This record gives sequence, C-alpha cells and structure tokens, in this order.
Amino acid sequence: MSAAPRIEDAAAAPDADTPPVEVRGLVNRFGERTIHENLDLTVERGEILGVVGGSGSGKTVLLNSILGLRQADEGEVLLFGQDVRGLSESERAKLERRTGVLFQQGALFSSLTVLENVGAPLLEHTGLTRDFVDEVAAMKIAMVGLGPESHHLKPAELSGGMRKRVGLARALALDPELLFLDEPTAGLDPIGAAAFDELIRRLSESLGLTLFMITHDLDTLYAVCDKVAVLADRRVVEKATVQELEASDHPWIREYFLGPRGRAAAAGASR
Ligand SMILES: Nc1ncnc2c1ncn2[C@@H]1O[C@H](COP(=O)(O)OP(=O)(O)OP(=O)(O)O)[C@@H](O)[C@H]1O
Repeated sequence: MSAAPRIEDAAAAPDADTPPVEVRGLVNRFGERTIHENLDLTVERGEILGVVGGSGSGKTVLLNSILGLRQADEGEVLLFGQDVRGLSESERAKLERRTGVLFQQGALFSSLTVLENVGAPLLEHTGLTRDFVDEVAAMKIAMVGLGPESHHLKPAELSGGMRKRVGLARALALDPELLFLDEPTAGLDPIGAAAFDELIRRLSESLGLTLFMITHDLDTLYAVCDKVAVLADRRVVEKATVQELEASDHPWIREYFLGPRGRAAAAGASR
C-alpha cells in the first residue's frame, strides 16, 4: 500500500533528529503515593514501542502525562522537541494534528455514524468542505480494512474489532506522525487480535509512523514492537528488544517474559 497524501505537510515539517517523545525526570503522585519517580523515556522516530508493566504500574498515568491530559508533579514532556506545557492554543492545535490516539474503548461518538466519527477530527481541525471530509474519511476507513457498507453504521452496530478499526481510522484522519495506542488488542479474540497486530504493523510501515503502544498482549510485543519499555519500580527499568528482555535479570521482567504465557508467545513468534 502506498502512503496516503498528507493533508498539510507544512504542519508536519519533520525534524529527523528530534525524537517524537522525550520524557525527562517525570514525577507523578496521588496524595502520599508516588506512581512515577524520575521516569525517563525516549521514543525514537519511526520506532514501534510497546509499553508494559504490572497492573497499577502507571502506564495510563504516563500516557495521560504525555498527552497533556494530566499535569505531572515534576519533570518535562517534549513532543517533537516542544515542551507540552505552556503552549499557546495554536501551538497546541498544531501538535495535536501531528499525533493520533486510539483509546482503549475506541472513544467513538455513539450518535455519529462511522463516516462521521472518522471525519470529526477533519471537520474540527481543517477548513475542508463536508464532501471532501467524507472522501478523506472513506479513504481512512478503507485503509483499516472496512468497506463502504460500514459508513452509515453507528458504533452500537459494530463488533469490538470493527470499533477498534474505526477508532484507528479516526486516529489516522489527520495523517499523524505519532500514534498512541492504549491496549489496542484488549477485548479481541486471538484471531481478531492477530489481524489487528498485522494491520498496525502494515500501516506503521507504509505511513512511516512512530508508535507508542500500551499493551498486555505478549503476542503483540513479539509480532509488532521494535522495542519494549518496561515500567516497574516507578520508572522505566529497561527499554530493549524482546529478545534482550528475555535475558534480563529484573524479577518482574523474568516473570513476564519467561512465564508460561511469555514462552508461548515467543514460541509462536518463532514459528
Ligand atoms: N485520579 C487518580 N487518583 C488517585 N489515584 C490514581 C488516579 N489515577 C490513577 N491512580 C493510581 O495510579 C496508579 C497507576 O494507575 P494506572 O491506571 O496508570 O495503572 P496502569 O499501569 O495503567 O494499570 P492497568 O494495567 O491495570 O490499566 C494506580 O495505583 C491507580 O490507582
């Protein structure tokens, strides 16, 4: 598949040396509880990064800090080299156009059709006419493997896998360079999850995307991710390939990758 034409190249002006995401010295606390302590993480351009960690290790809080949905207690988050705090409205809007997010439940508008859901960011961020918005939205829907018969369905009429695909099409609507995925395969059966993994891998390659993906799915880590960042002990304890992590002596990483599910995923990946 060839890359889709960009809506506005000027807003995207890629700076090859600047990592799309840099988190430095991040601290997040809730009352007496410290969730992150001096957490550092860099996502390189074009990288597909999986983010794993035990339940409650702070993956969602990290994502929200990066997206500016939560104000960290200390530290800084740079997106494309820009500190996300203190941006003007127009700078923030520009940054939003360079990023897409697929939330865990898809976060679709229940009263809008598939076509309208995917077109919503285009209507909000561009001056395109309704007809052109529909045309671009239809193209994005085709990119995620759904046909025109889906255009006029409402979210309640879709399967879980279709909802994820529509959420992905919407996240791609503005031709982002950087995509955040929160548990993309959660709730899908193994065949649906494998198909979604394949879709993510194919799209990221053809569109040259950088991906930050929270996941519990070991198969996804093996099938899709270039590197995996492990959240434990309130920080990123390792960022490495799955093969390197298999050799780690960190107790949580050993348990995760060398436990029965980890071994099964590794065996599946090498078949
Ligand atoms: N608004 C909040 N107020 C108080 N505590 C919070 C709040 N949001 C998150 N926490 C706490 O911060 C910790 C990290 O939560 P987070 O949702 O980031 O974990 P997670 O790694 O995404 O977990 P899971 O894999 O179960 O989704 C948890 O202990 C959670 O209870």
